[in-house]
Amino acid sequence: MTPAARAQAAIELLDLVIAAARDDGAAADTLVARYFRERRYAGAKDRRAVRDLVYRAVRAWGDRPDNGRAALLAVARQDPDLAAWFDGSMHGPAPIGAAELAAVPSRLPGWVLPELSPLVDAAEQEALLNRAPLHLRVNSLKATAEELLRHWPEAVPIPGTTHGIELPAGTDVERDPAMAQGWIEVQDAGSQIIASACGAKAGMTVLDLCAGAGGKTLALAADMDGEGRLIAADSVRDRLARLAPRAARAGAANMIETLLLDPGREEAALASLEGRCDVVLIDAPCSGAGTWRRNPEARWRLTPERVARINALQARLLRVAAPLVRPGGRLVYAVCSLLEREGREIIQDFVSFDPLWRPVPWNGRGRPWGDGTLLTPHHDGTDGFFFAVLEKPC
Ligand SMILES: C[S@@+](CC[C@H](N)C(=O)[O-])C[C@H]1O[C@@H](n2cnc3c(N)ncnc32)[C@H](O)[C@@H]1O
Repeated sequence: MTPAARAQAAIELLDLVIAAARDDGAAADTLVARYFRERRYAGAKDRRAVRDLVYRAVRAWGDRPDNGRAALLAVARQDPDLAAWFDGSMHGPAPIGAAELAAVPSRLPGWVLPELSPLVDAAEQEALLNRAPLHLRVNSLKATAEELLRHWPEAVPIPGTTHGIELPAGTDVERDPAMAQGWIEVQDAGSQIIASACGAKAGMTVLDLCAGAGGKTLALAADMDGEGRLIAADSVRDRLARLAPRAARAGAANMIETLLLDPGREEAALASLEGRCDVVLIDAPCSGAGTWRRNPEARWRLTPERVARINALQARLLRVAAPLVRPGGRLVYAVCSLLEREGREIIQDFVSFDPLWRPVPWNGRGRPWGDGTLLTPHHDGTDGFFFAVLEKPC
């Protein structure tokens, strides 16, 4: 493909990505794969170059652009080589019109900006869209960080984590024997820090209320040395199903029970745990705004209405979880979001409704924020998270 044809392909793909984001259709990665399946003439270099253009455009636009051409032109504004490929050649895009370069998009959606924590300054906003590093958690049930640092001499320990190591981006860990042996999990340092903040220990009863495919469940299992009762609950069967093979690989299958919840009827399924849990973790469903560096296209799918719906669910899950904690036990609330209403404000409301809950100070990575802690990409090198650790009165 000529460079101009690559630019045209990127425009066509961006049109598809924009339509899918608007209509809740397939993810950008799926669309890219499908596009090239139907265009076998494109070689590996072409595919890489087009994909790169598509994602540069996605990262440039906080709000969903009108069309693929406008999306790519925002990249061309700062890249004279790309601008030159708008040459009107047979397979290339039409030349750029005088007025077309006027739009300078914001990298974050306009409506999100006033919702962000004030700690999210310009440097944080920039970092929220930069490429994410590759973080691993060493599974202490099977291996030590020292062993993995020997296995990958290019790896470095992640400050502020107990078992985190960072590898150069692009390292193929999925096919490395360390993965098959269950020595490691791919997990952002922020998630590792939140699991540590739960303070789970051997012999405890711990509920991971929104366990998904078990990223944090497995970290909790390791902190519990594989001993105790660990319940992984979620309302989506497919997500919970993905936990079983991971738990087996990690050597934690014996201690993990899974519990499928019926949304709106969680209390009944959890009644037997009332007042019994040493720790309840609510890794709540959220906007995901803290993970946009991994999934920038999600900005184009999020709406204020969607955040309002999720926000109501977050408040309800706090009410479901609170009675399950034993006196003196911990309730840990976390979101991968830097929106005030999903983090600081929701915990402020919860604690003001029931002021006996005592916020437990966190001395690790992150910045104190309200009754919790904010982890951010620029300050902490993590995805964006808010978490709060609350102790139930005895
Ligand atoms: C942020 S994700 C959890 C990620 C997971 N803890 C991890 O570390 O990989 C939030 C999860 O909440 C689940 N969820 C949504 N509504 C729920 C409900 N009513 N009860 C329990 N889980 C729910 C979603 O299915 C999703 O898996």
